[in-house]
Amino acid sequence: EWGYTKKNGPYTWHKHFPIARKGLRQSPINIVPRKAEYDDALTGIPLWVFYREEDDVMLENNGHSLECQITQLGYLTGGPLGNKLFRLAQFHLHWGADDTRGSEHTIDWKQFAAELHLVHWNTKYGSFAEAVHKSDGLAVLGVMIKSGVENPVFSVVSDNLGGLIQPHSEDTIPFSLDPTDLLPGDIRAYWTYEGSLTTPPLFESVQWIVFKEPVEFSPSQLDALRRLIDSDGNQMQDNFRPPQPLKGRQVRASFQ
Ligand SMILES: O=S(=O)(O)/C=C/c1cc(Br)ccc1O
Ligand SMILES: [Zn+2]
Repeated sequence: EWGYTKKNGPYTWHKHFPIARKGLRQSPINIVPRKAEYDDALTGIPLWVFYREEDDVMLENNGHSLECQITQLGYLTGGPLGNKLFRLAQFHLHWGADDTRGSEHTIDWKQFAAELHLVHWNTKYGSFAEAVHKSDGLAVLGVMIKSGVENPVFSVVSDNLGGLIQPHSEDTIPFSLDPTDLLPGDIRAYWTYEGSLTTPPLFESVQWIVFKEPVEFSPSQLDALRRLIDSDGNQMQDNFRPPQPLKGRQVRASFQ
């Protein structure tokens, strides 16, 4: 089973998933703001997020991340997606053993303490499973997380991880959460590029949209994530893939 240790981590994934090294659009990447190309077409069609509040939050420790399965109908469109309609399937996170690392995307090589991924699939394919390996199948919103004040919305999750410590455990917590409230205040400023899933099977099916504005989690909220156990029986931390070669791709910016 793949993971993030020396034995089964990102530098070994190519053995079972050759696309890890052979792929032309692998993620994450290092984003260089001054080399990103401002594209006024992106500002022409604002990014539209239409999420609904999840009444009960369905959480899963899937062995390599903490995932929240979305049951409500939530949609994303606009920006680099044009008039294509994408449906929110789940969100999950990647984080470090300490605040100096944890994000997957880096900005001028700066790593944040964690990164939130909101995973959407193109509704023209009818289901996530059909969309996951199509070149225009997925859109993932990436939110950088830095250590700071408590995030009151995420505390619904971080305060209720008692039943999720063991790998492959699930728990529905009797609280509501609107995924919109996990996004940064300004979602007009982002970088976007064509990439892949950052975990095996590493399908090259993702339009990445990485917001410029980070959000904050408190040290204790980050520590709550680090207490989860992964499928190798270790503390779940440093569950991030390092940046991958750009291979000629152009990163576009929605702002100047
Ligand atoms: O946002 S990523 O970490 O690239 C998504 C990975 C991912 C892979 C599979 Br397979 C299913 C759901 C997922 O969210
Ligand atoms: Zn992810």
